[in-house]
Amino acid sequence: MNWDETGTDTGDLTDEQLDDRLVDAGADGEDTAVEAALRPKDLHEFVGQEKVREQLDLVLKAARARGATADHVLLSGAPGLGKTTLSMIIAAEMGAPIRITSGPAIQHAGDLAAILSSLQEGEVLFLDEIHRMSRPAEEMLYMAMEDFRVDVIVGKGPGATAIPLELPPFTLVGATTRAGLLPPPLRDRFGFTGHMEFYAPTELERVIHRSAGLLDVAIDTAGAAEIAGRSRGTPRIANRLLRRVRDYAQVKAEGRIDRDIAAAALRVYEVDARGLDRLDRAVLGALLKLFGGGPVGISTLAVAVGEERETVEEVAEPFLVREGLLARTPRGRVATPAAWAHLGLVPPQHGVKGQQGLFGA
Ligand SMILES: Nc1ncnc2c1ncn2[C@@H]1O[C@H](COP(=O)(O)OP(=O)(O)OP(=O)(O)O)[C@@H](O)[C@H]1O
Repeated sequence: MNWDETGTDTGDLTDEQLDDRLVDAGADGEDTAVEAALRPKDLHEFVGQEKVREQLDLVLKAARARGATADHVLLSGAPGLGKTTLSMIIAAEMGAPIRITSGPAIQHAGDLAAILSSLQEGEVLFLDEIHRMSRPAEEMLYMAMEDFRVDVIVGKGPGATAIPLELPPFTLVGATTRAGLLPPPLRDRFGFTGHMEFYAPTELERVIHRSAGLLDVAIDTAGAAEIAGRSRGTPRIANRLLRRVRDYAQVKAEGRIDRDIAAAALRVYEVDARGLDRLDRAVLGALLKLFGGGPVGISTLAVAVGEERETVEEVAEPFLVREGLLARTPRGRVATPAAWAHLGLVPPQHGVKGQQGLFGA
């Protein structure tokens, strides 16, 4: 398949291929091990997110000066932007231990009570995907956050009794990809909320240089810029692409990474100059070639690329929209002029029927 030209592969992608997506911002098994080694250890090493860093620095310094436990912190933002890393930095800066768990792991209020009651004074509790916690656990958390107390219910029905349990002061760091889904009473109990933005390419270059140093990989400025441009604004993806380019460089270029090596390696892995992978390009290609740029319904588009509607809607579409390559309109999905340019195709001369007025043409 010559996908680097204008061709589009609309063949089915298997579940394994989707799980293996190099440009997926979620963590995989390999990430977990390597990420531990690549995590910045303090706020100075943490690249970008200037506002969040500055504000958090003040919160932590003030708490330290008062000799108090830091206020609860909510971090929101897409996967792979550094929420877990920041929570570890918060613990390190406060000289406190950290306990890591996630919303889906806490299904019953009892699960949460067990964790809370075993916390040490000042400990940081990192609760990833806090929006996915069960309702009873969430309600228990309200009281724990505000009064450092929980009521443990013993027994059932009319004989049930609430036994109050004092907790040591702790700092909850909640992380969510969807701050809007948090009930206001929970959101209001955080003393500080930091919203993590996607990273600029120059910031990702710094992440890549830093990681290359830790991995002992030789990379020049242009090589780092080439990888950064394909990393979808996400440090986790930048680090993953760096590791794959390192493999290629080891086999083909005595381990040195420059622009040409980075570009050649990422061509092999089918990550294009804007960070689109095979699935993204299949969706975009079908939209342009089979449906003249749209509008077309998402289900039809999914059938055309041999994928589930959810896969197209949740895996490929958000990035295409963010990149300004695809637009959602009431009449269906529509390709933007940038999409035609990206795949090297020419839009139909007089615009596409049904698209008039959408892009001012
Ligand atoms: N600002 C940063 N500077 C340097 N490296 C970073 C930065 N942010 C994230 N990273 C690196 O990116 C990887 C992913 O970060 P992290 O696990 O903190 O993301 P996350 O937002 O918690 O993701 P998820 O929501 O999927 O758990 C880690 O290897 C981390 O070292």
